[in-house]
Amino acid sequence: MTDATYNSETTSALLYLNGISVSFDGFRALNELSFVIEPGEMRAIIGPNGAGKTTMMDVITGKTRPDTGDVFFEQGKYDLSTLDETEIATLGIGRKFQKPTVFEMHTVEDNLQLALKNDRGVKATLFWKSSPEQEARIDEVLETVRLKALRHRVAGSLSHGQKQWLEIAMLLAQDPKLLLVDEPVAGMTDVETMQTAELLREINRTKSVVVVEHDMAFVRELGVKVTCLHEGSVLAEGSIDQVSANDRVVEVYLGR
Ligand SMILES: Nc1ncnc2c1ncn2[C@@H]1O[C@H](COP(=O)(O)OP(=O)(O)OP(=O)(O)O)[C@@H](O)[C@H]1O
Repeated sequence: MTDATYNSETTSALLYLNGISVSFDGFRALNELSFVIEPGEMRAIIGPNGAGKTTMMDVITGKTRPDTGDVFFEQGKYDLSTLDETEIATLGIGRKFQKPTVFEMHTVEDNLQLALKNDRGVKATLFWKSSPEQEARIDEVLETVRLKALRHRVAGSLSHGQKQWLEIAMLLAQDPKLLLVDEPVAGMTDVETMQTAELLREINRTKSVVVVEHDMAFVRELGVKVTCLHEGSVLAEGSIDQVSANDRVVEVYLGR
């Protein structure tokens, strides 16, 4: 069933998934999934392995086309389910995959310059005429991810956590409206994990963020609304305390 409260004409949501289903060889990875991300929001998505979290990100970014349902972006202005990956990236949706994919042989600064060159937006094309502006942008994102002192270091020599932050910086350089982040703290130390929560909270001052993560200490530190997926649908939604106290969430996920 689709959610009748919202439609493409009236929604004020930044992102509105409406009755999304995706099947692989008859197996339903997403099952009439509906949820809403408000402008400026940061949302944490949790759920057991196979709940459909990655498939949901794939649908939002155009990697997987849903069998049914709509994905409205920016107050219903666009239906992402009709667009391809490049068009969706151009609208301002940036995705960070779980494993860092920085260019190891290049410096931190060169990685950011490459990210700027990859920016397919119109703004970027104009922006490329102005080198001081480009430098200022690199300074700004390095400041945000606290890698300014490592600007001339080769990316391959960074710690795992620093590589993750560099990759987040590469996305920020492209100035997305919505950032999708997949398991950012997997493999990080506890200190790096808490620093990443702080970093995402800072990024969320100006951008909307959807973060998929299994680390509950990290999710608690984010302090945002949590959605728990299970079998391709929303099982529970609310504060971390509300979701953690939900009997079904404990049964299928937290209690395991
Ligand atoms: N391309 C595919 N072909 C067949 N089945 C798939 C495909 N992609 C995902 N699935 C199946 O769909 C289900 C949902 O997978 P998905 O990766 O979205 O879950 P997830 O919540 O991201 O899990 P995890 O926490 O392990 O990353 C799983 O059972 C998975 O095996």
